[in-house]
Amino acid sequence: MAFTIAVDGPAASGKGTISKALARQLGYAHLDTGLLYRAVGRQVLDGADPLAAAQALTAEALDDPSLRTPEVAQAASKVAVLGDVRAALVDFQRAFARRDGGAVLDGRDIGTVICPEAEAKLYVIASAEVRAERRFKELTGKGIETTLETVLADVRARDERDMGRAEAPLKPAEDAVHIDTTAMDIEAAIAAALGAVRARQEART
Ligand SMILES: Nc1ncnc2c1ncn2[C@@H]1O[C@H](COP(=O)(O)OP(=O)(O)OP(=O)(O)O)[C@@H](O)[C@H]1O
Ligand SMILES: Nc1ccn([C@@H]2O[C@H](COP(=O)(O)O)[C@@H](O)[C@H]2O)c(=O)n1
Repeated sequence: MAFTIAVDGPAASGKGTISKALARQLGYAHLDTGLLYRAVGRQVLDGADPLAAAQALTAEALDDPSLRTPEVAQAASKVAVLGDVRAALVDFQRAFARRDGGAVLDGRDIGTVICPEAEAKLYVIASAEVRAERRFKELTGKGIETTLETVLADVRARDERDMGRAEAPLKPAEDAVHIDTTAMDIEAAIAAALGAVRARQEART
């Protein structure tokens, strides 16, 4: 039986960390939908046409570790404003969401556009400053040279683009459970998410 968990939220809010943990604990499959936009953005940086790149995307392209850089994140949020690119990526996400055995998808429009019928929806937020600190620590830990100011500016630019675009803007679904991780450690954030999902599962039995 399909059970879909939609996890949305702004950059570096912790939704990927939460989604991976939910998938592991529940035995569900996980899709980081940001990787789809990053893979298209990566190809556009290399000179490709955005729509052609989206239409030709394969699951294997999502494993590329170079998708995790700040430059690719910015390129992803720029191609993500294009309605035809978004439309080309819908079927892949919906097929993943309805697979047997359960699925967790994280992104920006999962609960609102991709899976409005998802059985559980979470909206994960944290202050821009805390998100930037976490991402700064992550990037410098990987040996990527940057400054906290640069990362904060990147987070704010992506927030503005993701929330302000006409197509599928980032916003909470009306029935999403909000989780503010600003003052939560990872374990507390995962526990809050798991509690919310369990409540939805119990409500269905
Ligand atoms: N509650 C938390 N406390 C401290 N650090 C956290 C917390 N949640 C996540 N992190 C760390 O913050 C960073 C960003 O988290 P994560 O990748 O899960 O965010 P995201 O919302 O999926 O980001 P993006 O949209 O950019 O992919 C990671 O390094 C992660 O380990
Ligand atoms: N469902 C989604 C997922 C992502 N995006 C865009 O891609 C950018 C990168 O996503 P990350 O989750 O890896 O940070 C993001 O800034 C969005 O512009 C999207 O539009 N919809």
